[in-house]
Amino acid sequence: MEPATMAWTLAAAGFALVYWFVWVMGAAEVQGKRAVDLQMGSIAGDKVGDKYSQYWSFFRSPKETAAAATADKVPAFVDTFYNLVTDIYEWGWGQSFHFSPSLPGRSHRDATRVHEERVADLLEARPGKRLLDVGCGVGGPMRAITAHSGSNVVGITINEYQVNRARSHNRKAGLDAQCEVVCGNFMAMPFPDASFDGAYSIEATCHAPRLQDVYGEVFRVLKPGGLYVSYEWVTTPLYRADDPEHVEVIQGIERGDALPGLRRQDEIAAVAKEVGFDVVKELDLAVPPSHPWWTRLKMGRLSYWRNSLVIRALTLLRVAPKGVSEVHEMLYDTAQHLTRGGETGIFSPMHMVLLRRPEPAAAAE
Ligand SMILES: C=C(CC[C@@H](C)[C@H]1CC[C@H]2C3=CC[C@H]4[C@H](C)[C@@H](O)CC[C@]4(C)[C@H]3CC[C@]12C)C(C)C
Ligand SMILES: C[S@@+](CC[C@H](N)C(=O)[O-])C[C@H]1O[C@@H](n2cnc3c(N)ncnc32)[C@H](O)[C@@H]1O
Repeated sequence: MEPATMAWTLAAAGFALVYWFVWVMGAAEVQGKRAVDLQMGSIAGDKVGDKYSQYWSFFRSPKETAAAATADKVPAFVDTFYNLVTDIYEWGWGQSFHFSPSLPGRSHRDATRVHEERVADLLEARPGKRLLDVGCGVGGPMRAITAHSGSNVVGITINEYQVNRARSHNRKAGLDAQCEVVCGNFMAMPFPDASFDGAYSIEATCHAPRLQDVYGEVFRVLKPGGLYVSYEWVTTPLYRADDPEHVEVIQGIERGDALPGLRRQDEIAAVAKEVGFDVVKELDLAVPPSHPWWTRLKMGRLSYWRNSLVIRALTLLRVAPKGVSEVHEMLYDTAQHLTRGGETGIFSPMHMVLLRRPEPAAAAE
C-alpha cells in the first residue's frame, strides 16, 4: 500500500474508533447524556480540582472533631459531591440513582422500574394524591412513579444542578404538570405541615448525619394517616467492627458516596418510632429470594475501562473539565467496595421501611 493511502486509512480508522468510543459507546446508559456533555454540575471547569480536594478534606478532618460541627457542613459537602458525580451517574447508570435487585432475564431498566413501582404500590398511590420524593436526584423514580400511578410528585434535592436536570427531563417526558422539583434541605423542608398524602425516599437519607432530622421533617409534612416508604443504606447484622476487611469495605463506601457514617439496620425502625411513626412493615429487599443488586456493578469491568479511556481522551482534548478522571477513579473504587459489601452481605442499599403517621386519635391512645 502507498504510504499516503496507508496514512489516510489509519486516519479514517482512528476517527471511526474515536467516534465509536465517544459518540456511540459514550451514550453508555441512556440517550440524552453523552460523554461529550460531561460537566461537573455547577462547578466552573477550572475549579473542579479544588472542589474535589475540598470533598476529600471532609474525610481528613480528625475523627474527634465535634460531631455537631461536622454535621452542619454535611449538606454543603453532599452538594459538592453531586456537582462532581451527577453527570457521570447519568451517563454511566441512567436517570435513577439507586440499585435494584436484579431480575433474571430482564434488563437493568426493567429491574429499576419494578423497584420504583413497588414504592408507588406500597404508598397506594393514585391520581389526585400528592407525594413527596425526599432526595429526588434527577427524577428517574419520580417519573416512573407518576407514570405508574397517576399521582403528583414534588421532589426535593440539595443540588441545584440536579433541579435543572430533573425539570428538563420532566418536560421532555411530558410529565412537568405532575412532577415538580424544589431545591432545598430535606432536614428543614420549605413545605407546610400536613401538606402531603404520602412520601418516599430512595437511597437518599443515608446522607443525613442524624436520621431523626429527616424522618422528623417527613413526619411533619405528611398528613395524619399518610404513608412513608424508605429504601435505606445500612450495615447488616453480618457486619463485624473487629474484622479489618469489613471496616475497609464500609469506609470505602462512605468515602466514595458522601456519607457521614452508615447506620446499622436496627437503628432505622427505632428512629422512625422515636419521631412518632408507626412501623407498618420492615424488610431487607437485598436478601433472597431477591437476586443480587451488585451484579450490575460487577458485570461492567469492560465498560469502566472504556469509560475511563473516554474520559481521559476528552480531558486531553479539553472537552471535559480537568479533574473528571479523578472523580471517575473514585467512583470505580467505591464500586469495588459496594460490590464487596453486597457479596459479603455486610451492607444493604435497600433496607425497606413502610411507616405511617398515626391519626391523632390513635396517637393519643
Ligand atoms: C445512592 C447512592 C448512589 C448509588 C449508585 C447510583 C452509584 C454508586 C456508585 C456509582 C458508580 C460507580 C462506578 C461508576 C463507573 C466507574 C463509571 O464508569 C460509570 C458510572 C458508575 C457505574 C457509577 C454509577 C452510579 C453508582 C452505581 C449514594 C451516593 C448514596
Ligand atoms: C443517591 S441520590 C438518589 C436520588 C433519587 N432518590 C434516585 O433514586 O434517583 C441521593 C439524593 O439525595 C439528595 N440529598 C442528599 N442530602 C440532601 C439534603 N440534605 N437535602 C435534600 N436532598 C439531599 C441528593 O441531592 C440526591 O439527589
